Amino acid sequence: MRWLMFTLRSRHPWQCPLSKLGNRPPLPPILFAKMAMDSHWLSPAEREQLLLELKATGWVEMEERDAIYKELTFKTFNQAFGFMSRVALQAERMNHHPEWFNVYNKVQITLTTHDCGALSKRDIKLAKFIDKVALTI
Ligand SMILES: C[C@H](O)[C@H](O)[C@H]1CNC2=NC(N)=NC(=O)C2=N1
Repeated sequence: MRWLMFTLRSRHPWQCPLSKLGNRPPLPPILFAKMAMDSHWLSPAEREQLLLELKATGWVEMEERDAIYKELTFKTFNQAFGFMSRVALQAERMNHHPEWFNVYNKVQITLTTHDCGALSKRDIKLAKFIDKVALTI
């Protein structure tokens, strides 16, 4: 079982976005192709467009890691916790979980894909869901 888990996990780095490659040497074409085939991979053009949309709703790109961050303020703790409950259920359905912090009526959320230490389509999808739920509270 151990070897199987290793085999499964070891595929993750090649399924991650290329957005963080920065100045690193170019990937061999076969690895680039493998990453681009993954349905969660964000191409640089997609990333730019999607981040533009999310920034318009208050998300910011973090400087210290490849992640997006948003702070939400509700009127009451009940509203904040109700919002978190709805997001938690969706996160569990997606098997994609936020890093978050709540005090009273404030919720701070960081989204990134831990499996590859970078932003992926899963983060964008969850961010859009979060925005949708926040509008209903
Ligand atoms: C094993 C399990 O699929 C992973 O740990 C999931 C769970 N939730 C997750 N959440 C987030 N944000 N990133 C991940 O890479 C991730 N991976």
